Order: sequence, then structure tokens, then C-alpha cells
Amino acid sequence: MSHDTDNRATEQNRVDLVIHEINKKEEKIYSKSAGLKDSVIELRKSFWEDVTVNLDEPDDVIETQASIKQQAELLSERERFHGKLGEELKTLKRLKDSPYFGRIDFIEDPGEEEDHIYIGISSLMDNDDENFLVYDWRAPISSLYYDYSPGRAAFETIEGSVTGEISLKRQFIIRQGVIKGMFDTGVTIGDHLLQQVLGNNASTTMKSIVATIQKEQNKIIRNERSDLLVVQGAAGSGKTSAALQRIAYLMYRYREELNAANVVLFSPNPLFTSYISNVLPELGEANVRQTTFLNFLERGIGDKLAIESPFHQMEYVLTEGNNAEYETRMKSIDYKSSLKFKELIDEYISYLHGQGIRFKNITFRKQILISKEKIKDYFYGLDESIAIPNKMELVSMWLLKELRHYQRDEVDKDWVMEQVELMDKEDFLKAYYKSQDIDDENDVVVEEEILRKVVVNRYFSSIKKRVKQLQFVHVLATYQKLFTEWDPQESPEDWESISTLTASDLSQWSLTWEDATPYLYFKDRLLGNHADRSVRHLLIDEAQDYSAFQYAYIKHIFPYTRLTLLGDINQAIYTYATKENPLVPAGDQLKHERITLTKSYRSTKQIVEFTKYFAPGEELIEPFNREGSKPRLLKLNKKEDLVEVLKANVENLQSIGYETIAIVCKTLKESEIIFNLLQGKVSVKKVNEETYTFEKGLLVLPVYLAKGIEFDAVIIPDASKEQYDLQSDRTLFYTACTRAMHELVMITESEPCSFIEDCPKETYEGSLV
Ligand SMILES: Nc1ncnc2c1ncn2[C@@H]1O[C@H](COP(=O)(O)OP(=O)(O)OP(=O)(O)O)[C@@H](O)[C@H]1O
Repeated sequence: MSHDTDNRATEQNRVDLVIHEINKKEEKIYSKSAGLKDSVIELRKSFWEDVTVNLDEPDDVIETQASIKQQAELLSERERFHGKLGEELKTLKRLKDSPYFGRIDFIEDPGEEEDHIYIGISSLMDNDDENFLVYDWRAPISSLYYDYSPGRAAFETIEGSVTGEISLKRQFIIRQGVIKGMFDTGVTIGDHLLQQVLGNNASTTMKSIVATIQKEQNKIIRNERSDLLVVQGAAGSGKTSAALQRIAYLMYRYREELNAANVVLFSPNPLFTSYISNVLPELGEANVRQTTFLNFLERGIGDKLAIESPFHQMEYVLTEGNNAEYETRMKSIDYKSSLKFKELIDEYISYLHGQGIRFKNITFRKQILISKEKIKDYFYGLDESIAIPNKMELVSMWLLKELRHYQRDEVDKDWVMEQVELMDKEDFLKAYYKSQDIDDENDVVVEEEILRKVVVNRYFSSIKKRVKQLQFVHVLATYQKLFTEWDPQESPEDWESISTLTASDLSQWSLTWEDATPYLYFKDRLLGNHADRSVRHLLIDEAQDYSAFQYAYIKHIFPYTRLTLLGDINQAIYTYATKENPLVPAGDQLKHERITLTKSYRSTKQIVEFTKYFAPGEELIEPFNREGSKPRLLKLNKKEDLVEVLKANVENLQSIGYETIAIVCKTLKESEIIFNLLQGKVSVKKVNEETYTFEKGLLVLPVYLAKGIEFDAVIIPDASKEQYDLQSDRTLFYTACTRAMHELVMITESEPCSFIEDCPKETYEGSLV
């Protein structure tokens, strides 16, 4: 037997042994859980039998309550334990298929003894719970596997640094308990394994990368020091992957203090949210709160106002150049994305201390009970030194007191009796019992009085609820006044035209994307916001697309939260956001840790070599060494050939075995035209901002919805100079091209865009079709 075969047989024996242990553990859990399940069912069935119910005397009621509580606690404790066993079983099942992916032989200084450390997605102890058969990839010692090649190495523990020597570093591919591949690695974590993983077809859901995390990525994943961690990474360098494994790491490291509700991930669009939704469960962790920034704002603003989505704004920017308002809107977007606008709002808030806040009448049955003027007078009668939100609370208390008087007056009115007659039998019964408790000769009168109060109370309760929610403040009208009546000390450039445009949008109860964050900030300053202390970690993917104002708002609402920003300035398609963005080193005033990822794993070497020529940023971009064919530029003979060329290329790509092929357009408008051309000729799906799941097949979508996602092959149906001309189109074109893993095809009817023209001719293949 050769040395290799010998090694492999020994390793397979160990895998068999570990699986044997897993089987034994599984059996133990099954028998525990079967008994437990029966006891939970039994407890549920006999719940009321074991509870002493006696409601005769107040003391008995208390005793009954305690008895129910005790029984419920017992049940929930058993259910919790049963759930925990279920989780353990799931982990064991995952381990049974592939117990580990790595091995490190480590001799800790100064000793002689060599430890064999096997690393998998979760830890596993031997039968006596004494030795680790498998170490969790997040354990301190496992970082050796990611950070070092054989030779001197160290890892950090709570007690300090541990140094030693790595004598072996081995990788495994184990499926269904059988070793399919085994590599002893030298310099980096096996190119072998990475080659294999990256050579696969794109998937409709993202996969975990724990077996092949790279050193630089590991720094992001395990970073515990920084309050603000900024990651600039080339397209496909693993930012999203690092973000997700970082969450899994934090959940493991701070298991006792952190749960899924304490971690939030902002993602670029709903499609992306579904694309990444499998990674954490695959790693045995619950999904954390994932939301888009739009959804997050919507929750704060409420549903009375229509909020434009960032995609709609993008589509406007790209397609409405001929619109009469275009120039003004662009200036408005630019200004409202900046911190200057935040300062202007602050100045306006100071002004509102003395005057100007708009209030709403409080009405009841179409009658004004308390007029807005009266509310205003009360508000501005309060001491000016009190902060606005605190004054709002005082107004709310005063209004509730006033409402109680009105409520009392209302009880004897005729309409109330009409409503009483419409009440349920149950209401009458309740009123009857209540009347029995009252010592009065005339039960009927008492009963009517009770019923009248119930009616009025029901009517008033929704008014009182609105008052408690401070809905008597007309936030929108007050915000609108900023643009219509108020004179800032120093008017921003083009203020008049920006103001007119904004006021007109607001009068239709609609907020443009550029107004959404400022409006919510304004609302918070007026009504008071409660900083969200529950969120301990916020991770923002595609961080280059957030404006300075949006960042300021995020800091305002999450002052105690650790931030991880991951983005790529090369993909900053919302141009206004680039200014003052923390990803741009020069624009950043904050103290933070910054990690740059330069290696691109997604695309073949040929695609990366081509796209890096027109990447807008200065950062280095290196390809991972995976070979493929050169990007192709197809020049159409005539425009009418487009459909046939698209069809032929799609069929060709499908025949090679590619399953996800995307026709990536510049705009939604273009993608709708292409979709209509292809419909009926090939099987094709269109993706818009309401698409929530990502399926295999041929997709047509605008580039801004393809953010963060990847496909086996990308076709750009119009790569002409007319389509991608401006410098601002560069990021769009770069983002579109870098979605491709294996193949990139660009089509043009006329002269290709300058971004292609600027690339050395040997980086792509051109042909006339
Ligand atoms: N260490 C790794 N091991 C295996 N695959 C990796 C690794 N790093 C990245 N990848 C793969 O490379 C692809 C790109 O990763 P990811 O989407 O995380 O990059 P990104 O930087 O967020 O890209 P973009 O900014 O272009 O959206 C994914 O298929 C991911 O699985």
C-alpha cells in the first residue's frame, strides 16, 4: 500500500469511528426525547387535571393563578428541553454526513506532544465527554487552520496567546461519511478545495464557506475589537460570505449574551435576503433579523405615507433625463444625501422650539373636541427650555385629561343610548353582574349607566390611543413647512427649486427616497425616538450605497451598536452616496478598523482580468487562479438579430451545463423590452423589486437588482457606447460584468462602450455575429 492510500485508510477509519460515536449519541437522544415527547403530550392532555381551579374567594383565585403558572412553567420547560434535543439531533445529522473538513497537527510550546485537531461545523465530544473528536470551526484553536500553513503558528485564547508548531495541515471532502477527497496543504488553505468549490455551478442560495475561509476573511469574521469595522472588498471577494460567517462566529463566541434578535443585517434587496437565508441555518444558527433599509424606514415612518424605493429612484435617475424636473431632482438628491441637510433640519428644529409646529384637531363624531390652535397654544405655553419631545409628552398628558372630561359629558347623550341598543348579549350580561356589585336600589339605572360608559369608552379609546402615539402632531405638514414657509439663515444652493419640487411631492403624501431618511430623522427629533439598545451588532452589506445622511441616521438610532460595514466602492451605483461614505478613506472622519479584500473568488481569472481594467476605484484587484474562457464581445450585424443572438447564446450556455443565466440590463425599462422580445421564444423569467425568491433558469433583470448575487453566466444585451457612456455608468457596467462566475457575454449593435474599448484587446474575444 502506498503512503497516501495508507493515510487515507487510517483517516477513513477515524471517520467511521466518529460516525459510530455520532450514532450512539443519536440513539441516546432519541430515547431521551421519546420519553420527553410522551411526557409533553401527557402534560398537555392532563394540564387542567393537575391544576386546582377555585374562584370562590380572592385567595382562591390567587392560588389558582399560581397553580396554572406552575403547570405552564413545567410544560414550557419540558418543551424547551425537547426543542434543544431536536437541535442537537439536527447538528448530529449534519455531522454524520460530513463530520469535519480539516485537520491540524499542532505541537504546543514547549511540549513534545502532538495534538490532532479535527475541525468541523460543530464540536463533538467522545463518549466520556472528555476529548474533542471534532472542534467547532469557531473555537479559538481552529483559527490555526485558517491563519497558518505548516510551521510556526499561534492562536489567541482568553488567557493569552498560545504558540507552537503546525506539523500537518490536511483538508477533507467527506460526503455521506465517505472521504471523497483529501489534500495536505502548504501555503494557503488548499487551492484544491477552493478550486473545486468555485468551479461548481452557481446556486440559487448562498453556501457557507467555513471549509475554505481565507486568512483575510478570517480577520473580518473573528474581529472582536472594533466598534466600527469597515471592509472594502473587490467584487466577489467574499464580503457577504464573511459577514454571514461573522454572525455565526459572534453567536458562538457570545452564546450566553447574544441571541438572533440582537443582530441585524441590512441587505440590498428582498431577492438577496432570500439568496442568503440558508447560510446561517446550514451552520446550525438561527437566522438573524434581516431587512432592507427601505423596510427599516417604512416601519418608522408608518403606512400613511408612500415611500419611493431606492430602485425606483435609480430608475428615475437612469431613464428620466428628459424630464423637465430632472436637473432639480438630481440636485435635491445630492443635497439631501449630505450632512448639510441634516444640519439644516437641526436648525429648523431649533426654530420650531419657539413657533411653527403644526398640530391636528382632535375630533369626535365629526365635531372638533380640541382644536389644533388650542393644542398649539398649550404647547408653546410650556417652558421653552423643555426639549420638544418632552413637551409632546406633556401635551399628550394634558390632552388625555381633557378627553376624560369630554368623555364624561358624552355619556348622557342620545346617540349613546342608540349604540347601547346595538350591543351584544354578553355586554348586557357583564353590565348586569357589575350592577349587582353596586349598592343601589335601582339596578336598571345602574346597568344603563354602565352600558353607556362602555359605549363611550370604546369610542374614546381609539382617540386616546392616537393621542398616546402623539398623532396630534402633524409631522408631515411641519416637515413640508421647512420647504414652503421657513427661511433658513443661509439658503442652500438651488433651494427654491428644490423646495418647490419637494413640497409638491409631500402634498401628495409621498416621500421620495432622498426624503425618506431625513423625514424619519425629523420625526424622531420632533416626537422623540428611543435609541435601539437591543441591537448589539449591525452589519450593513453593500455599504457603498448608503449616503452620509443615512449613516448619520443609523448612528443616531443605534448609538450603542457595533457596526460592520461591507462594501465595494467600485460598485457604488448610487453616485450621491460616494461622497462622505466611510468606505472612501479620504471621506471618513471616524475612528475605525479597515480591512481590504483584494482577491476575487467569484469569477474566473479571465473575467477578473478583464473587469479590473474598468473598475472605478484605485484598490488592487487580484483574480483567484481559476481558468475559464475569455469574455466575449459580440457585434451584431443588425439590430434585428438581437433576439436570435440572445437565444443562440442562451442555448449554447445551457448546453454546456450552466443553470443560472442572467441577462443583466442597465435599467428596468431595458429589461422589460428584452423580456418582451424573448417571451415565447425561450423560457425566461423577469425579476423586479417585488421578486422575493431566486430560481434557476434564464432571468432578465436590471443591474441594481442583481447586486450581491451571482450567476453561472451573464449576458449584457446592450454594451454599446450609447448605453454606457457617462462616468457614472462605469460602476453599473462593472457591477453587471462581475456577477458572472464562469462566462461573460456582451452584445452591441454599434460601437462598444469605452470601458470595453479601454481594455487590452487580449483580455476579451470580439466577433461579428
Ligand atoms: N473563502 C471562500 N471559500 C469558498 N468560496 C468563497 C470564499 N470566498 C468567497 N467565496 C465565493 O465567492 C463568491 C463571492 O462571494 P461573496 O458574494 O461573499 O462576495 P462579495 O464580496 O460579497 O461580492 P459582491 O460585492 O460582488 O457582491 C461566492 O460564491 C462565495 O461563495
